[in-house]
Amino acid sequence: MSEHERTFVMVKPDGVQRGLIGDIVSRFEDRGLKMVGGKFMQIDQELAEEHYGEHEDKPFFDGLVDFITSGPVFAMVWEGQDATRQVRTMMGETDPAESAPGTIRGDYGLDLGRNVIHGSDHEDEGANEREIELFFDEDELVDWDQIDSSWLYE
Ligand SMILES: Nc1ncnc2c1ncn2[C@@H]1O[C@H](COP(=O)(O)OP(=O)(O)OP(=O)(O)O)[C@@H](O)[C@H]1O
Repeated sequence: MSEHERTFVMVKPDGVQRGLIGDIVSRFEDRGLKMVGGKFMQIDQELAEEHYGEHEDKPFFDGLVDFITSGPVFAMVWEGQDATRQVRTMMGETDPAESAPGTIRGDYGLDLGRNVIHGSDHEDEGANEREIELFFDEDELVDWDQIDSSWLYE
Protein backbone atom coordinates (compact mmCIF):
# COMPACT_ATOMS: atom_id res chain seq x y z
CA MET A 1 0.00 0.00 0.00
CA SER A 2 1.46 3.38 -0.89
CA GLU A 3 -1.42 5.77 -0.70
CA HIS A 4 -1.61 9.21 0.87
CA GLU A 5 -2.60 8.45 4.44
CA ARG A 6 -2.53 9.60 8.05
CA THR A 7 -0.71 7.84 10.86
CA PHE A 8 -0.54 8.09 14.63
CA VAL A 9 2.82 8.75 16.33
CA MET A 10 3.68 9.41 19.96
CA VAL A 11 6.84 10.52 21.74
CA LYS A 12 6.77 8.38 24.89
CA PRO A 13 7.51 9.73 28.42
CA ASP A 14 11.24 8.92 28.14
CA GLY A 15 11.53 10.86 24.87
CA VAL A 16 9.64 13.84 26.30
CA GLN A 17 11.75 13.96 29.49
CA ARG A 18 14.98 13.69 27.51
CA GLY A 19 14.00 16.68 25.35
CA LEU A 20 13.66 14.77 22.09
CA ILE A 21 10.32 16.15 20.83
CA GLY A 22 11.94 18.80 18.62
CA ASP A 23 14.39 16.40 17.01
CA ILE A 24 11.70 13.83 16.30
CA VAL A 25 9.33 16.42 14.80
CA SER A 26 12.20 17.74 12.65
CA ARG A 27 12.96 14.30 11.27
CA PHE A 28 9.38 13.84 10.05
CA GLU A 29 9.24 17.38 8.63
CA ASP A 30 12.55 16.86 6.84
CA ARG A 31 11.21 13.64 5.36
CA GLY A 32 8.33 15.60 3.80
CA LEU A 33 5.52 14.39 6.05
CA LYS A 34 2.98 16.97 7.24
CA MET A 35 1.78 17.30 10.81
CA VAL A 36 -2.01 17.42 10.97
CA GLY A 37 -2.36 17.23 14.75
CA GLY A 38 -0.29 17.44 17.93
CA LYS A 39 -1.15 17.18 21.61
CA PHE A 40 1.03 17.37 24.73
CA MET A 41 -0.91 15.24 27.19
CA GLN A 42 -0.94 12.85 30.12
CA ILE A 43 -2.37 9.40 29.31
CA ASP A 44 -4.69 8.00 31.99
CA GLN A 45 -4.99 4.33 32.97
CA GLU A 46 -8.11 3.72 30.85
CA LEU A 47 -6.62 5.17 27.65
CA ALA A 48 -3.35 3.28 28.23
CA GLU A 49 -5.15 -0.05 28.66
CA GLU A 50 -7.19 0.55 25.54
CA HIS A 51 -4.23 1.69 23.45
CA TYR A 52 -2.15 -1.34 24.44
CA GLY A 53 -5.16 -3.74 24.59
CA GLU A 54 -3.55 -6.22 22.19
CA HIS A 55 -0.81 -6.83 24.80
CA GLU A 56 -3.07 -7.37 27.84
CA ASP A 57 -2.07 -11.02 28.24
CA LYS A 58 1.65 -10.32 27.96
CA PRO A 59 3.90 -10.36 31.05
CA PHE A 60 5.12 -6.83 30.31
CA PHE A 61 1.60 -5.32 30.07
CA ASP A 62 1.42 -3.79 33.60
CA GLY A 63 4.90 -2.30 33.26
CA LEU A 64 4.01 -0.90 29.85
CA VAL A 65 0.86 0.79 31.20
CA ASP A 66 2.77 2.16 34.23
CA PHE A 67 5.45 3.56 31.95
CA ILE A 68 3.17 5.20 29.39
CA THR A 69 1.12 6.86 32.19
CA SER A 70 4.23 7.95 34.15
CA GLY A 71 4.60 11.38 32.55
CA PRO A 72 3.49 13.51 29.61
CA VAL A 73 3.62 12.23 26.05
CA PHE A 74 3.47 14.13 22.77
CA ALA A 75 0.80 12.56 20.56
CA MET A 76 0.80 13.46 16.87
CA VAL A 77 -0.87 12.73 13.57
CA TRP A 78 1.29 12.90 10.43
CA GLU A 79 0.20 12.53 6.84
CA GLY A 80 1.90 11.74 3.57
CA GLN A 81 2.56 9.08 0.99
CA ASP A 82 2.76 5.71 2.76
CA ALA A 83 3.07 7.63 6.05
CA THR A 84 2.60 4.63 8.39
CA ARG A 85 5.37 2.60 6.80
CA GLN A 86 7.66 5.62 6.43
CA VAL A 87 7.34 6.41 10.14
CA ARG A 88 7.99 2.77 11.11
CA THR A 89 11.13 2.72 8.97
CA MET A 90 12.37 5.93 10.58
CA MET A 91 11.60 4.58 14.08
CA GLY A 92 13.67 1.40 13.77
CA GLU A 93 12.88 -1.92 15.45
CA THR A 94 10.91 -2.37 18.69
CA ASP A 95 14.18 -3.29 20.43
CA PRO A 96 16.67 -0.40 20.20
CA ALA A 97 19.54 -2.91 20.28
CA GLU A 98 18.34 -4.21 16.91
CA SER A 99 17.73 -0.74 15.44
CA ALA A 100 20.18 0.70 12.94
CA PRO A 101 21.99 3.94 13.79
CA GLY A 102 20.16 6.77 12.04
CA THR A 103 16.77 5.48 13.12
CA ILE A 104 15.07 7.17 16.08
CA ARG A 105 15.34 4.11 18.34
CA GLY A 106 18.79 3.29 16.98
CA ASP A 107 19.99 6.76 17.95
CA TYR A 108 18.14 7.27 21.25
CA GLY A 109 16.43 4.09 22.51
CA LEU A 110 17.72 2.55 25.75
CA ASP A 111 15.87 -0.76 25.96
CA LEU A 112 12.61 -2.50 24.97
CA GLY A 113 10.57 -0.47 27.47
CA ARG A 114 12.26 2.89 27.06
CA ASN A 115 12.24 2.99 23.28
CA VAL A 116 11.28 6.67 22.91
CA ILE A 117 8.52 6.51 20.32
CA HIS A 118 5.35 4.73 19.25
CA GLY A 119 4.00 4.57 15.71
CA SER A 120 0.98 2.74 14.29
CA ASP A 121 1.71 -0.76 13.03
CA HIS A 122 1.64 -0.77 9.20
CA GLU A 123 0.97 -4.53 9.14
CA ASP A 124 -2.21 -4.09 11.19
CA GLU A 125 -4.77 -2.83 8.66
CA GLY A 126 -6.62 0.22 10.00
CA ALA A 127 -4.48 0.55 13.15
CA ASN A 128 -3.48 4.08 12.12
CA GLU A 129 -7.07 5.38 11.88
CA ARG A 130 -8.14 3.48 15.05
CA GLU A 131 -5.34 5.07 17.06
CA ILE A 132 -5.98 8.54 15.62
CA GLU A 133 -9.62 8.22 16.69
CA LEU A 134 -8.61 7.08 20.17
CA PHE A 135 -6.42 10.13 20.79
CA PHE A 136 -7.92 12.92 18.69
CA ASP A 137 -11.30 14.40 17.80
CA GLU A 138 -11.62 15.06 14.07
CA ASP A 139 -11.91 18.82 14.75
CA GLU A 140 -8.43 18.78 16.34
CA LEU A 141 -6.91 17.78 13.00
CA VAL A 142 -6.03 20.14 10.16
CA ASP A 143 -7.21 19.59 6.61
CA TRP A 144 -4.27 21.01 4.65
CA ASP A 145 -6.36 21.09 1.46
CA GLN A 146 -8.42 23.84 3.10
CA ILE A 147 -5.42 25.96 4.13
CA ASP A 148 -4.33 28.78 1.81
CA SER A 149 -0.56 28.62 1.42
CA SER A 150 -0.37 30.50 -1.91
CA TRP A 151 1.30 33.44 -0.11
CA LEU A 152 4.34 31.21 0.48
CA TYR A 153 5.12 31.21 -3.22
CA GLU A 154 4.33 34.84 -4.18
N1 LIG B 1 9.35 -8.18 25.69
C1 LIG B 1 9.05 -6.92 26.05
N2 LIG B 1 9.41 -6.44 27.26
C2 LIG B 1 9.10 -5.18 27.63
N3 LIG B 1 8.44 -4.31 26.86
C3 LIG B 1 8.06 -4.72 25.65
C4 LIG B 1 8.34 -6.06 25.17
N4 LIG B 1 7.83 -6.18 23.91
C5 LIG B 1 7.26 -5.00 23.63
N5 LIG B 1 7.39 -4.13 24.67
C6 LIG B 1 6.90 -2.76 24.74
O1 LIG B 1 5.57 -2.73 24.23
C7 LIG B 1 5.48 -1.81 23.15
C8 LIG B 1 4.48 -2.35 22.15
O2 LIG B 1 4.99 -3.54 21.60
P1 LIG B 1 4.86 -3.84 20.05
O3 LIG B 1 5.21 -5.25 19.84
O4 LIG B 1 3.53 -3.34 19.59
O5 LIG B 1 6.05 -2.98 19.47
P2 LIG B 1 6.09 -1.76 18.49
O6 LIG B 1 4.90 -1.84 17.59
O7 LIG B 1 7.42 -1.65 17.87
O8 LIG B 1 6.01 -0.59 19.48
P3 LIG B 1 4.92 0.54 19.57
O9 LIG B 1 3.58 -0.17 19.57
O10 LIG B 1 5.26 1.22 20.88
O11 LIG B 1 5.17 1.38 18.38
C9 LIG B 1 6.90 -1.67 22.61
O12 LIG B 1 7.16 -0.43 22.02
C10 LIG B 1 7.73 -1.84 23.88
O13 LIG B 1 7.90 -0.59 24.54
